[in-house]
Amino acid sequence: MTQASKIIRIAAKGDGVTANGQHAPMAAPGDLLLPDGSLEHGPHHVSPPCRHFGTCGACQLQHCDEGALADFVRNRVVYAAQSQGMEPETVTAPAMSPPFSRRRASLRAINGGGRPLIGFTQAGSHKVVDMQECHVLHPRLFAVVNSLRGYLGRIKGRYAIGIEMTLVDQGVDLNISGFTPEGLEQTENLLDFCREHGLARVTLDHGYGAESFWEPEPVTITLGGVPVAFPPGAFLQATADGEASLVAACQEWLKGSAKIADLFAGLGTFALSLSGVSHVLAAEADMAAISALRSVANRMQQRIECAHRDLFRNPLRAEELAEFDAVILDPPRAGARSQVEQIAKSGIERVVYISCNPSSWARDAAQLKEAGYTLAELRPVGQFRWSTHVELASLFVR
Ligand SMILES: C[S@@+](CC[C@H](N)C(=O)[O-])C[C@H]1O[C@@H](n2cnc3c(N)ncnc32)[C@H](O)[C@@H]1O
Repeated sequence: MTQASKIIRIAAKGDGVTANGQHAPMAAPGDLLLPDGSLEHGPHHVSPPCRHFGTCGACQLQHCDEGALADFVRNRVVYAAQSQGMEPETVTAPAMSPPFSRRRASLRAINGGGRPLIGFTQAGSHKVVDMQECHVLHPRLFAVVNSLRGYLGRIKGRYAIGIEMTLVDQGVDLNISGFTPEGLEQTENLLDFCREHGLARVTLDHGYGAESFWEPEPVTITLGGVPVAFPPGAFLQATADGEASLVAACQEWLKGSAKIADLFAGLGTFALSLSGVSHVLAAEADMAAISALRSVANRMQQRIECAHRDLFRNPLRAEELAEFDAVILDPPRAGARSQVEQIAKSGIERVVYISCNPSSWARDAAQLKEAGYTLAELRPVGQFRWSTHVELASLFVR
């Protein structure tokens, strides 16, 4: 390379890319990649707010300003559609979650030379970044990280602990794996810790599923205005405003649909927001999640029918789908190849596909296109701020 080249976009893995396809790590659109490989920062390059940026695996894009971040999220989903020859009729501006709004996180804690290290891991490694600050976590979660450091500081010996944190209706819920308090003193210390910090729940997972250690009152998460029992480790959208954007898309697109199938329904994020006006079938493979939804639906007399069903092996068949006006699907990262095959064969008119993985979504969307669906609207959702993960809501019609 003899001339400087401008970075024109951010690639899926977070590198900056020039017009002639050169990649540069930590580059923002508008930066110049100089012949010696160094970068001259442009107008969209900002100073990363967090001291851990560069080592912590949670954020890859803190060097990009708000406009560049929103473009990244938008482009990821639009390029995924275009890769299958689809031009969405409408693409809305990305809904970007603000800093300090993440309500779920998986952290690790280890004893690093006599003191506890606790935080996210480094990218592609098990090394723990000892989190002194975090600009994505909700402050209530971050406060517990600090307190945990104090508690773990009193524990001698080696440990490597997984900590799943969720902000639920009652406060902070911790699901801890790889740790058992030993003896009366450690048990009492952990109980004191839970009490002192007003934790909503602590479950301990010794490899046989989560056991409740502390839960002064039953833990719930409110979805569609209804508190639902929250099983340890159940799925929850990463931010409350990300969830609100996805719910708004479903409500808007499915207004007037009398009967809706909500597939990969989890605890009922969409089902509970739609059941006021529509009949909903919620299908989900996680027994604890669908049982929690069933029990709240029965108690609150919501118009929701619940099915415990593995939709990979046993997708809702085209004949079963025929009785619905619309379908929502929100599968895990792998996508929903066999379920989409059945949707493509059915006569269903409206399909809302929510996805956290534009690649598997694009593969499945190609099947819908083949079956005669058009992509009417695409809504990028940036609920994994500063990371390379993006969420999307899409409406297909036929
Ligand atoms: C991305 S989450 C969406 C959950 C829900 N729609 C929400 O927004 O809260 C994907 C859901 O698919 C469920 N799931 C994973 N594999 C499944 C399968 N083979 N069949 C049915 N559900 C599955 C997970 O348990 C999880 O609840």
